[in-house]
Amino acid sequence: MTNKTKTTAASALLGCVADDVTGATDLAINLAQGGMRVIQWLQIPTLEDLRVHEVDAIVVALKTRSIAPPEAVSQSIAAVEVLRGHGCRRFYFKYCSTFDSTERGNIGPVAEAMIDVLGVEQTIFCPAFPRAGRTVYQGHLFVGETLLSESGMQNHPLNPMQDANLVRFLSHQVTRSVGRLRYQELADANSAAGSLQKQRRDGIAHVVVDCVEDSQLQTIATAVSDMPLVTGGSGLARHLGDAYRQSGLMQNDYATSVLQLPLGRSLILSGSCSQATNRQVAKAKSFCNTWQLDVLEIARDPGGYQRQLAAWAEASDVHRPLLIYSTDDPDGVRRVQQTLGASEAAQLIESFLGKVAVELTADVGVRRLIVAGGETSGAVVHNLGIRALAIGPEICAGVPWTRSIGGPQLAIALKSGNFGDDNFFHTALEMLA
Ligand SMILES: Nc1ncnc2c1ncn2[C@@H]1O[C@H](COP(=O)(O)OP(=O)(O)OP(=O)(O)O)[C@@H](O)[C@H]1O
Ligand SMILES: O=C(O)[C@@H](O)C(=O)CO
Repeated sequence: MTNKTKTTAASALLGCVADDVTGATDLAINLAQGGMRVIQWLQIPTLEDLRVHEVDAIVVALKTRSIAPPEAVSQSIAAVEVLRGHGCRRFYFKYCSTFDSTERGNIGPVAEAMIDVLGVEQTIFCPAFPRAGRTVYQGHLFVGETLLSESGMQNHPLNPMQDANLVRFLSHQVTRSVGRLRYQELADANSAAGSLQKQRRDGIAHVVVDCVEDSQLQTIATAVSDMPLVTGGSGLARHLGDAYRQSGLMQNDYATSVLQLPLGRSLILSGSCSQATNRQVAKAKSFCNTWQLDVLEIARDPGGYQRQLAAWAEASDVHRPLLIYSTDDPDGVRRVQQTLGASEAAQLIESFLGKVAVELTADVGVRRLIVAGGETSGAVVHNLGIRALAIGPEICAGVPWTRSIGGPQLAIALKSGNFGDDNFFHTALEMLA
C-alpha cells in the first residue's frame, strides 16, 4: 500500500467485509501475500476515505460475528454499499475458518443478504485454510486432525461449534438450498467451475467447498475469479491475486510492504479463551510482567480495579512486556458466566480491556500492542480510536504486524484466538527487537 495521500485513487477491484477484526487482518495479510495492495478499515469508511489510498483490495472489519442477525446484516450491507459505490467489482465476505456462528447466524443471513443486494445467483463457502490446519472434507470441517466439534471449539464462550457438518449447519441459517463442491471435482479449475455452473442451473445458491490442501485453494480461486461474491476464511484470499491476474482483472504483482513501526513498551492483552491462547499465555508468563484479570472484581468495582492495574503497570519493570489477560480454561469461563451471564461477562471484559489499552498507551508509553481474540481486538481498536491499519510482515499464518492509521501511533498485532504456536507472543515481539 502506498502512504501517499491522493485525492483520486483508482477504484479497488476487491471489496471485503469481515465479521471480526482479527479475521480481517488475517484476510488482509493473505491478500497482500498474493500480491495485492491492501488497506484494512476498522469501521465502515466513507467514499472520501476510500479515495485517499490507492489499493487493490479494501478490507472492512466489522464486529458482527456475535451480534443479532438483523444488525449483522444491516452493517454488512452498509459496508457492501460503500464498497460498491467506490467501484469494487468483486466482493468477499470473510468469517472464521472455524465457521464461528450459531444456528441463527450470522454467516448464512449475511451471505444471503449480500447475494440479494449484489443480485447474484450463487456464492461459495470456503472456510478451509490448510496452512493453519483448517480443512474441509465431505462437507465436514476439521481443525488439524480433529472434527471441528471435538477441537475445543465446542466450548467457545460465545458460539460453541457442536456440528462439523457444514452443509447441515449452514442449512439452518439460510432460506435457499445448500450444495457441495466435492473433493473429486477439484482436479482442475474447469472441473470445479463446471460443477458450480451445474449447481447454479439446478438452483443451488450456497455451495460448501471441500478443500484439504493449498493447491486446491489455487484451483478454487481460479474457478471463482468471475464470481462477484465469494465467502470464506482467509486461505482462499491468498490465491485471489494470481487468479485475478490470470483472468486479466489485475495487472501488477506487488511485494508486501515494509513498515516503519514505532518504538516503545510492549503490551499483550488477551481475552481469547481458546486452547491455543491458553498455551501461549502460559508460555508468555516467563518473560512478561503478568496480571490475570479477576472478572468478578471488575464487575464489582471497575474504576477501582482499573486504578490498581494502572498503578501496577506504572511500577513494573519497563524492560519486560506487560501481559494482561482474562484468558481462562472452560471451567473458569463457566464460573464467570454463571455469575454474570455469558454476553454480560464478554462485554464487561472487552470494554475493560479497551479502557486499559487507552490508559496504558497514553500513560505508560506502550507503542507495541498485541491483542489475542477477535472480539477483544475489536473492542481494543475501537476504544483506541484507530481508523485503519497498514499491513506489515507476517508473524505466523494469518497474523501480521500492522501500523495504526489514526489514533495513537502503534505497532499492532491482532491475533485470532486459535492462531499461532505456543511461542507466538515471544516470536512476535522478537521480530521488532
Ligand atoms: N474469563 C472469561 N470468562 C468469560 N468470558 C470471557 C473470559 N475471558 C474472555 N471472555 C470473553 O470471551 C470472548 C472471547 O472472544 P474473542 O473473539 O476475543 O476470542 P476468540 O473467539 O478465541 O478469538 P477469535 O474470534 O479470533 O477466534 C470475549 O468476548 C471475551 O470478553
Ligand atoms: O479465519 C480465522 O480462523 C480467523 O481469521 C478468525 O476469523 C478467527 O476469529
